[in-house]
Amino acid sequence: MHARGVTKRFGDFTAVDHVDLDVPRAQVYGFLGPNGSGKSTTIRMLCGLLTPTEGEIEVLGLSIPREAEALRRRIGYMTQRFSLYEDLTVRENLMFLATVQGLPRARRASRVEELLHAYNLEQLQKQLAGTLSGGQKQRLALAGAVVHEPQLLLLDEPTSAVDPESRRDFWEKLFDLADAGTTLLVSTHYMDEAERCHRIAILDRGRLVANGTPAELTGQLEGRTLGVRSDSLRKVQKQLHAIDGVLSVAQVGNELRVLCAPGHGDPDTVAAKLRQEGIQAEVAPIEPSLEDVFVAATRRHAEGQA
Ligand SMILES: Nc1ncnc2c1ncn2[C@@H]1O[C@H](COP(=O)(O)OP(=O)(O)OP(=O)(O)O)[C@@H](O)[C@H]1O
Repeated sequence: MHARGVTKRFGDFTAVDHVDLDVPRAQVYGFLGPNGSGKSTTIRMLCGLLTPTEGEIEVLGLSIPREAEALRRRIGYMTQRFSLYEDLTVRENLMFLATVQGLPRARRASRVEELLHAYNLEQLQKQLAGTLSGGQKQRLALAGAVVHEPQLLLLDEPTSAVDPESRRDFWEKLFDLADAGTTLLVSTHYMDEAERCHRIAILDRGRLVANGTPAELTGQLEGRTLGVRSDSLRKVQKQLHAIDGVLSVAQVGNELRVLCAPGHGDPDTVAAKLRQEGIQAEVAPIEPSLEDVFVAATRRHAEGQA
């Protein structure tokens, strides 16, 4: 999947601003960004549901939106709303989707059996979809999104409504699909999920502000993250915010995680500045995390330094 200069304007408002994206086959590509940064709008343009104001999109060799109809048979799309037919049973939902997706009549029943088995829905097949738990609905929605064995799966915050164990099981299924050759683009707000992706892209106010493997992106912050320990963390936190070059401070257990602007991550300098304010604190370098990447990417843009 390739996108070049993709832009979407709603009246005067630019929701997606000249985004370039290349998603390689059989990989899990994570899509991150604050609320309203344009993730859903981008995903909807990539699957041909929304026409870009500007830009070029090519998905599985098809030009979008011109060839969106041909693409529809080759992609799956799932959102956090799980679009299920609540008054149909689990099996009926899958049979219906198999029919809508144009599976040959002879193949429908066997494909539904495969899915009931693969997504652990056999025991639930006669239950109405509306009565399922959040995690069960999610499994059914994923089974429904892949009923026609799509080559590309677009998932828009598919795990926001479920518990941690269901999220973990769901990600196992995503990797099974990627192993079988499916390409996946997944938007998420969870950093642990982003960490699992082969590559991630971060959007902020419609612009692509970071793009790479999790290791590449955290590597770029080497030398800019510090851990601070002290007896009075809340007081230290206030002082840290006042130090030039400190971008963010977050308390994690007994420690403060500090993210600094480029050239400002020297622990001795920060410790000396705290001492000037009468604060004794241990300051040491720590490994950057994807959360730091997220904060650095979205802050820098907000401050116009991008
Ligand atoms: N049809 C529309 N008309 C006008 N504005 C829209 C429309 N669709 C989206 N927007 C605006 O575009 C911006 C981006 O929205 P989008 O839903 O793509 O963000 P998002 O990154 O998916 O957010 P979230 O994480 O909250 O789901 C928002 O400010 C939204 O209000």
